Amino acid sequence: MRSMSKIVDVVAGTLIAADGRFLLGSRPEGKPYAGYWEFPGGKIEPGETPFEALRREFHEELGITVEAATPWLTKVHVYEHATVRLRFYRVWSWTGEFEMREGQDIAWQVPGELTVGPMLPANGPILKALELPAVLAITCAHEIGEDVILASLAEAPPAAVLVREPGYQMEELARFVREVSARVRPAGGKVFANADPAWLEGLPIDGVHLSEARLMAMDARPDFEWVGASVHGREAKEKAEALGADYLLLGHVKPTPTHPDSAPLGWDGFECRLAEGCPLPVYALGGLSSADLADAYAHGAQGVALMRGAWQ
Ligand SMILES: Nc1nc2c([nH]c(=O)n2[C@@H]2O[C@H](COP(=O)(O)OP(=O)(O)OP(=O)(O)O)[C@@H](O)[C@H]2O)c(=O)[nH]1
Ligand SMILES: [Mg+2]
Repeated sequence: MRSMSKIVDVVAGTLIAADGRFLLGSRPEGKPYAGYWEFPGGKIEPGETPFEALRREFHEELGITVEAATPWLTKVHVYEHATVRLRFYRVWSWTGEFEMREGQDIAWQVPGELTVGPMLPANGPILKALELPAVLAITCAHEIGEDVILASLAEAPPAAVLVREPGYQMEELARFVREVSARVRPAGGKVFANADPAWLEGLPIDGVHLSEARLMAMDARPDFEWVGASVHGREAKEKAEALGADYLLLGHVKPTPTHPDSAPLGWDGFECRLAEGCPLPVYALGGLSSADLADAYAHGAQGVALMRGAWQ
């Protein structure tokens, strides 16, 4: 019998099409969970890097050649048949014609609007992460004024906005959240707010964002569709995972006026903090602009969280 302490290393890839749809495949007859839907991929063979395994698996299963892919989420899951460490990649470009070489079905899917199922049990957080955009815009009305932010939101509403106004009292925050929501949500964007969850009840938002201090003091997941958290180190990262958070902010990557007295992580430091991988999508934060997106992807981030950089 296979020892349960042995971990099977697996790589799986999400092909991201230009229109934002992603690819799922059905598991062929004869494998565990036949008929379930999954991201194409498979076991990493001895001597292979995860990226090499990804390229081989995509070629073996679908006949295509992966050209550009970046590491994304890592998740350990205990199945009856094995304990697997799943390394998910996002695949941005590929060549060749699709051939279903294992007799499987494939389906291009819109994030948040799945039409096939059931999914492999380990894949829930990955599907939710696919609904998050590359850029998270963070408000700083206390620095640049509400007018600048509201005008920018009206002109080009971002796909996700985090309201963060540390000096605001409850009433003021509620009013500003409503103003932000009125500009962002009709365009299909998400609104999160960084505050005591009790302050946010009944407001037109999609989620709550927890500061690290609030996260550490929390003993149950707040009742919002989305829960995000700021983390700096491993302890907070683990707490957020245990709480069932949906995304993290990790920084600061570059120098920023928000933290003038502490050294930035740099991209290597950012990646290091995710060293054993993270099952949640992580936005890189601190002194960044949208020009940093490629670096963020290359270092395993979901994308970039921009404060001042979002409103320039
Ligand atoms: N490919 C893939 N495997 C996944 C996903 N999610 C997930 O839990 N797994 C698990 O990862 C393990 C390895 O996947 P696999 O069966 O595709 O392996 P493989 O292509 O090398 O097939 P083989 O066993 O015929 O050589 C399975 O236990 C599977 O249940 C996913 O999204 N994609
Ligand atoms: Mg496979």
